Amino acid sequence: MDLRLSTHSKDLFGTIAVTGSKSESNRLLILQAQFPRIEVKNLSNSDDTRVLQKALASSEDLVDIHHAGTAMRFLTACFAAREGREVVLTGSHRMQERPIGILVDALRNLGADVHYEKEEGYPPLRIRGRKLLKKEVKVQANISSQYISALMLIAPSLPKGLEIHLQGKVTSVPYILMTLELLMQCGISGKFENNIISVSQQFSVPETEITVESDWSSASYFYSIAALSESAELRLTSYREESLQGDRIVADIYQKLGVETTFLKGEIKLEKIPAQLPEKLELDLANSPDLAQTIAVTCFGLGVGLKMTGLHTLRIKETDRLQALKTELEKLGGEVGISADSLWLSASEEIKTDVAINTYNDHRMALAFAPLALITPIVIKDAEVVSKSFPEYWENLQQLKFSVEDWDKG
Ligand SMILES: O=C(O)C1=C[C@@H](OP(=O)(O)O)[C@@H](O)[C@H](O)C1
Ligand SMILES: C=C(OP(=O)(O)O)C(=O)O
Repeated sequence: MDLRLSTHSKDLFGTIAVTGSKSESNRLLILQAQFPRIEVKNLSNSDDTRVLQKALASSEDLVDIHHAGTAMRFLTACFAAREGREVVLTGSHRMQERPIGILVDALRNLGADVHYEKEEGYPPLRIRGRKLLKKEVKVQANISSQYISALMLIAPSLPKGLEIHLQGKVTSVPYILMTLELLMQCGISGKFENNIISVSQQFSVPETEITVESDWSSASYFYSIAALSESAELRLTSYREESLQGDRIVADIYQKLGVETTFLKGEIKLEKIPAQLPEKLELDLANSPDLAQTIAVTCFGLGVGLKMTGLHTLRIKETDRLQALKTELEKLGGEVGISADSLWLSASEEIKTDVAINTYNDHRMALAFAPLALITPIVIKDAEVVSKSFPEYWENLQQLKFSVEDWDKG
């Protein structure tokens, strides 16, 4: 499904109920599978959460988690520690190109039986669950924090708990802290000090009800919309000032791009404010890589130059996001440079109209480029990809009076 988006008014008002954080939800589902006394409210309705929920309930020999990176990594650890179960864990074509060797090596060092069904270092995996008796493991921490969260999440069920020694520069740190904090909220003790994470073994947890906060990565698209509008007052529900999600930093970043955030009871208010925009924004996004596409598109739309660093993880996500951003922004008339871990963008002068944006099976390409419809009509190819994290996005845009039409001319 290709969609053509346009807008008649640049004055935007409305209240949007954004679904629960998929990162928090997927962690809590893994913990709940070990400790059924955990109750979860405001669970994400994203594909990535649904697919994980289904996989945890399945007794099939083959489990397919499609595009869901966290599900792939978290389940690899879960199945490796589930004694007596043999399963082949696979995913989409792209998932079979996303590396998992660091996690598999760590699990094997703990005693796990995991084999590559196709290419060494990549899914699909054949996992024969076993008791993992060792207590200490070293993990390279500069490629994906999901490997580390996966180990932390099974740690309370291991006979001796787990001590994870992180090697190298740690990336996407807030996601590790989120895992630790959720473990602690469930009554499991753990700490992260001097690059060593320790999680204690735990037989049971007290009855615990946790309400997932709404997704800040999804909120970022409304920040972009507010920044590109002429006037906006948007309310997004179920957010907190003290968030577990590193992408909450979007509120501080967009302050510089003319969007003010007010934390109200259980919701946030985003307002477009008169602001002197910077000529160029410089950001290190190693702690919030999922914001990179949103910010690149907003800056492009506003004519603000941009240099983003810390983007080394982007090449192994749903697509090579650096290359995808460069290709699509250039189609719109942007001047973009990329390296292994950075992207820079010159201040744009003109934006081409009715350009069809390819989304490369990456929800964040569709989600991030859509707000440009406030500047000029734009076509989003394969728009259904948004369901990976944010199924209601197109309805939400219609609520904000975007025109969203099927476009089968291309
Ligand atoms: O643990 C998580 O929930 C996530 C961690 C991040 O991945 P990396 O640690 O691979 O950067 C992030 O990009 C992803 O969307 C979700
Ligand atoms: C990178 C992402 O997800 P995952 O790695 O879980 O597929 C994302 O949602 O942007």
